[in-house]
This record gives sequence, C-alpha cells and structure tokens, in this order.
Amino acid sequence: MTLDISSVLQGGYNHPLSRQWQSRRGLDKSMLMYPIFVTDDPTSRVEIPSLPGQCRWGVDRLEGFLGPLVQKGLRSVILFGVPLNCEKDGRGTPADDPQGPVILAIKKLRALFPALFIATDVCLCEYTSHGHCGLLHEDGTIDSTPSALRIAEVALEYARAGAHCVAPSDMMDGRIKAIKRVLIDNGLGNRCLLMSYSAKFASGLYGPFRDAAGSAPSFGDRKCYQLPPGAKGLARRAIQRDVTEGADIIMVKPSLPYLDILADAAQLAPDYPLAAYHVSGEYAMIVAGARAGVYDLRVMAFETTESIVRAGATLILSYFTPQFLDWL
Ligand SMILES: NCc1[nH]cc(CCC(=O)O)c1CC(=O)O
Ligand SMILES: [Zn+2]
Ligand SMILES: [Zn+2]
Repeated sequence: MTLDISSVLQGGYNHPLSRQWQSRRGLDKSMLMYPIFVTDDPTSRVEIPSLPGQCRWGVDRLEGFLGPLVQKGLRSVILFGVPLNCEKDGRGTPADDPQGPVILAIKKLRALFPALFIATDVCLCEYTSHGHCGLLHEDGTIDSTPSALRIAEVALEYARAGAHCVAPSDMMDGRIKAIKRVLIDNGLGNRCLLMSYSAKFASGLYGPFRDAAGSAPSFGDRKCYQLPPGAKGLARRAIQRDVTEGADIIMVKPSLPYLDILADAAQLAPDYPLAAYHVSGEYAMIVAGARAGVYDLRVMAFETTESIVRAGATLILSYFTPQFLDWL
C-alpha cells in the first residue's frame, strides 16, 4: 500500500529530539540547531572572515570540533556542503555524490555522536555552475518542476545516508510534496523529518553565508523564487501550502525582520514545530555592533533569541549555539 502524504505523521517524531520539539517551552539548549559548513578537504579548518568565530570544517575535523560541544549539551546540527574541488554543472550533480562532504559527514556524525540529531540543508546552489538553487531554462529562468524532482533526489540520498532531517532551502514550487513522496516511496517517510524553509525571503542578510558556502548566483538574483520582503500574504500562503504538502516543521527565514511572519506561522500552523533561522547577516551584525561598543554581545544574543521564541519559534537555527551552550 502506498501511503498518502497526508497519512504520514511518524516522520515528524521518530527521534527523541524531534519528540521534544512537539511541545512548547522557553529557550533551552534543545531548541538550538547549529549550522555547520562542511568542506571536501577532509583535514581543513578555515575561518570564515565574514562570519567571525565560524569555520569551514573537513570531515576529519568534525570529531574534535563537535565533541566538546556535544559534551556541553549540543543536541542538533544542520549541515551545509561547501564543495571546493568538484565539477559543478547545470543540475548540481555533486550535491548527492556519495563521496561528497555532506554524505560523508552524515555517516561520520551518526557513528561518532549517536544522540546528535543530524539535519541537512538541501539545495543546489552550492553545486550548480550558475549558483542558482534550481535548474534553469535556456533563457536563465527557473525550471521549477525538474528542479523539485532533482532536489527530491538529493534529499533522498541524504536521508538514505542517515540524516534525521532534510531541510530544503531552495524555494522551488512543489518541492515539499516531491520530497515527502520520495521519502514515503522509499520507506523513509516514518523516519526522516521534513523541515521546510517555507517562508524564506529574498534578503540582504545572506551575504556572509554565500561567502562561506560559495553559493552566490553567477548572474541575476533569487527574487523569482525567494519571497519579496513586503509580502505577508505570499508568506502565509507558502506556509499553508507546505503544511498541505507534508512538511513536519515550518521555518521562517531570516528571523528578526520577519517576526510578524513567525507569529503568523504560529497561528496558521499551531500544530507544528516552528523554526526560525537567525541568519548569517543577523549574526554578523550583532557581532559587529558588539565589537563597535554599541552593546554587549551576550545581552543582544539573548534579547534577539528570546524575541524569536516570544514570536512563536520552538526551534532556532543559530550561529550563537556554541555560546548559548555555555550561557544557558
Ligand atoms: N539556499 C542556500 C541557503 N541556505 C541557507 C542560506 C542562508 C543562511 C544564512 O544566511 O545563514 C542560503 C543562502 C541563500 O539562499 O542565498
Ligand atoms: Zn540555494
Ligand atoms: Zn529570476
């Protein structure tokens, strides 16, 4: 029997941590998911100048880097691949290379830290020659349907490698349904959580990330797939759409300029864990302001993060995670 998308709930609470995310609480360590950049030089550790304190890590370095954080209570990470020695092409072939950094890191982390929840960002922009998040028509516009299918293929490979969660950040129409379908059809529907970057805005706050991941588009921008900053109605529709397409967690991104959208999501999807991505530019601004003497770093990290919780987030993707493990 093939299950309908609307029949499958178990993928959303297969893991002890995803079960905790189903209830609402105040800020604690289990609500933090730490974004990690994994590169294809296994021994490298390269600081990212635009993201002070964050590095690109080779797979062999993950144990030394994450071990102490797991000791301090780190519960989950989200992996981003940064391929530096691969042949990028129009369909992002290296994204699901079995020897690529993300798949190797999933397997390694599953073995090293059995209790750590491993999410993977799913997108093509780090792997396409043009740097866009989907496949393109000849005229350079997005070809949405094959994009969603290709993204679903990549998500399936991450889930097969052992990812507890796949999180598509591409904003292609139909990708949540396509991914959920492929997970169900391959026996992973009840095991792999699908977290949708549902309301992801075309923001100026992704600069440091694109720098870190080498994922800036080589031409044009992402405004035909990421949402216009002023678009409340579209964001609400995107959230509702992803709920009906089978998402287990809804995400809003960036966070502080979009707290109203987060509050809307809490009201539109009250029965879902709600994630907020406190993105690279938000982190870099807070660090820069603290360095300029405008305010205390810790005070602002708490104030912004608690505001995100107040607006309705039950899960926060944060570059401040290592500091919060000391502070909380
Ligand atoms: N699809 C790629 C992706 N996944 C997460 C981020 C941003 C994360 C951050 O800024 O911290 C981006 C950048 C973008 O869409 O250009
Ligand atoms: Zn992308
Ligand atoms: Zn466009």
